[in-house]
Amino acid sequence: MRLNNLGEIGAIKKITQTLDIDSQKIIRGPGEDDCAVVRTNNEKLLFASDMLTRTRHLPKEMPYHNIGWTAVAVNLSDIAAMGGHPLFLTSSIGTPNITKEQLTQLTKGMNECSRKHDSYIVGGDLCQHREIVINCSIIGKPTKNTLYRDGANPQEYLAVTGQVGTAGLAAKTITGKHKLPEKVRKKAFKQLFKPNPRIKEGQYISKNGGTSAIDVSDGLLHSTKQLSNASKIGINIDSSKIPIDPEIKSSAKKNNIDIMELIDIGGDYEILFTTKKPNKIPENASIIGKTKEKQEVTIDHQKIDTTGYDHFKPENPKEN
Ligand SMILES: Nc1ncnc2c1ncn2[C@@H]1O[C@H](COP(=O)(O)OP(=O)(O)OP(=O)(O)O)[C@@H](O)[C@H]1O
Ligand SMILES: Cc1ncc(C[n+]2csc(CCOP(=O)(O)O)c2C)c(N)n1
Ligand SMILES: [Mg+2]
Repeated sequence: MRLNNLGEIGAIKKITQTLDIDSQKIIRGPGEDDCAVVRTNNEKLLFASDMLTRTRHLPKEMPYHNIGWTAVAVNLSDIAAMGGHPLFLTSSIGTPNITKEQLTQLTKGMNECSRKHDSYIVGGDLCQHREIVINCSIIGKPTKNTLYRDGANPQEYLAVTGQVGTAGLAAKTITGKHKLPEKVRKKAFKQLFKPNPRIKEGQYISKNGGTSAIDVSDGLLHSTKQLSNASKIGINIDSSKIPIDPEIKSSAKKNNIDIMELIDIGGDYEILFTTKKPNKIPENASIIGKTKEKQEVTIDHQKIDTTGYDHFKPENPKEN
């Protein structure tokens, strides 16, 4: 059997089954959450890594500064989803023969994003590769109430920061086959090419009644399912509460893109979380649903089917 039959989740399961775990040292291990949580002496640390490749994440139109920014932002987002404080990153770059200026722009983008969130790049690796690949790793400090995927209980509220579907519209229309007004196109691509990790929001949620969280990089519905599965509870989403930019929504409709598909494309680095305190959520967040006992994900009480973004789906692009 090959990876496109196993699927991404099946492949991760295969990896994690093969790895050893020491429960004294590893509080959350591979496959369990956005970050690993490890214990060193008396201190806990968050530890994660996330990789971007030219074929999957970095279209030719994306300036090198944005490539660097995004490589760091997607890692910061995993710290944000646990409610933590980012500390240090490494960046490993595989690259073809780019120019000195392109390398400088890439590095400036990485530096700018990490400094904006009070973290530093402290090392990495460089090698020749036929297409650009960047993998950053990050360590961070958890807050007292670390936000895990499995912390949700019935009778809590589901909320999401910012808006969803904006980056998804850009990812969906990148082929240029769809028609978008220039203003909408700019907005969508800004979101896809310069994601904003929700570090401050994650910390706020962890201190104000948050019970579980995940970032929605692989799609809102898919991420809701992951929270539901990890916490063994059900979730109902009220579709009228999902925060989608009205211009993004109307452009999607005009291009016959289903709104439920739009919010499940992924690429929006927002935090989806459950909370006991619906009146103490970040300013930019919206309550979009409620948790319940029966383990299922519904929208307006109708069961949904979602796979989110799967790297090994045969229809996804291969290296070019
Ligand atoms: N090669 C691997 N070795 C060990 N663990 C892995 C590997 N790939 C993924 N995992 C683990 O599987 C889980 C899910 O990985 P995934 O890359 O989908 O992370 P994510 O946070 O869900 O998504 P994203 O990459 O969009 O941030 C994480 O706990 C991750 O550490
Ligand atoms: C330019 C461009 N085209 C398409 C996409 C779509 N896409 C690729 S991977 C991914 C999920 C998150 O990635 P991962 O699971 O690797 O962290 C998404 C939504 C994109 N983000 N950018
Ligand atoms: Mg993640």
